Amino acid sequence: MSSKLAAARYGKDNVRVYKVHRDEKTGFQTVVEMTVCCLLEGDIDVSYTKADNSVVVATDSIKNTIFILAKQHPVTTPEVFASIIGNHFIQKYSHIHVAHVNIITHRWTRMTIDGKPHPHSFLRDGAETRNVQVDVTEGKGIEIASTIQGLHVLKSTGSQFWGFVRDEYTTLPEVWDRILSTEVDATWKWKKFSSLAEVQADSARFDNAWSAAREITLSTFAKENSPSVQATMYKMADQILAAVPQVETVEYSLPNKHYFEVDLKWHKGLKNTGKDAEVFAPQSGPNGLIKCTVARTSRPKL
Ligand SMILES: O=c1[nH]c(=O)c2[nH]c(=O)[nH]c2[nH]1
Repeated sequence: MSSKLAAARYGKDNVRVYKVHRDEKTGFQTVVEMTVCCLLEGDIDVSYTKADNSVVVATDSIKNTIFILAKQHPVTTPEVFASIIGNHFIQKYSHIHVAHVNIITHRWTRMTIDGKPHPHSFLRDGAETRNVQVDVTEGKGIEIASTIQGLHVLKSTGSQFWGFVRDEYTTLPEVWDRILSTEVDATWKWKKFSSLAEVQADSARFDNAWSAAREITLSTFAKENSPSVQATMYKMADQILAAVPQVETVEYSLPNKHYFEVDLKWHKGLKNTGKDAEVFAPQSGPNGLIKCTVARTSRPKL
């Protein structure tokens, strides 16, 4: 045979987990709903190449383990819980050397009823999720990337786009006032952690970073008179790096969701373009897609 197994990982995806925390004193309940993916790597080649299942921890057992760990440990922050899951597999099975854990946390925001926070009712206020990708490698530490995904935003003015390349391929007019809309996908990668204990030592830093990243994203989007998606996303990433010292890189991936003017002058001379534009046609596609990764400049050597 002239082939070999070049890479392999396996596990359970779409493990849906819900956990409730009941505060007996206040009667308030808090809920977390997440979708977990856990993939393992290690000395598992023979399961592919020799049909030898003796090295296989069944994906069904991986799913069971996720539920058991969710019962035994806090599931917040997702960064810590994913590290607990990943660490479990490399500790428990000597032939498993890497665990890749992804957690998508869905929004269940407490309802306000009669002006007061309700003790046990929640609503899904948007498609936004808080995600983590945690890679635990035996003897090499824990890599964590935290993400805000699916945060839909729009501003009806305060955005421009001009000065771009004009040539025989160009039809887009320059604009000094346009609609800007996107679906935020922002990821910040943490400096590598040496152990689970180091990740657990300060769980709050993950919540603080998420709040800072979300606040910086929204306030920059709202306040800036944006010259382009590119310049705006760079500004956001730069501020997150300044706000969270333990973060090494920040990545944004932003679709530019276009809203086209509709010329209605053919109908009784209706004015609906330029400064008279009020009715627009939102486009499903094609859309711009703008990405960047922003890192720290290395410190000057003394
Ligand atoms: O912010 C923008 N960046 C682009 O690169 C681009 N290209 C385009 O057609 N519109 C826009 N808007």
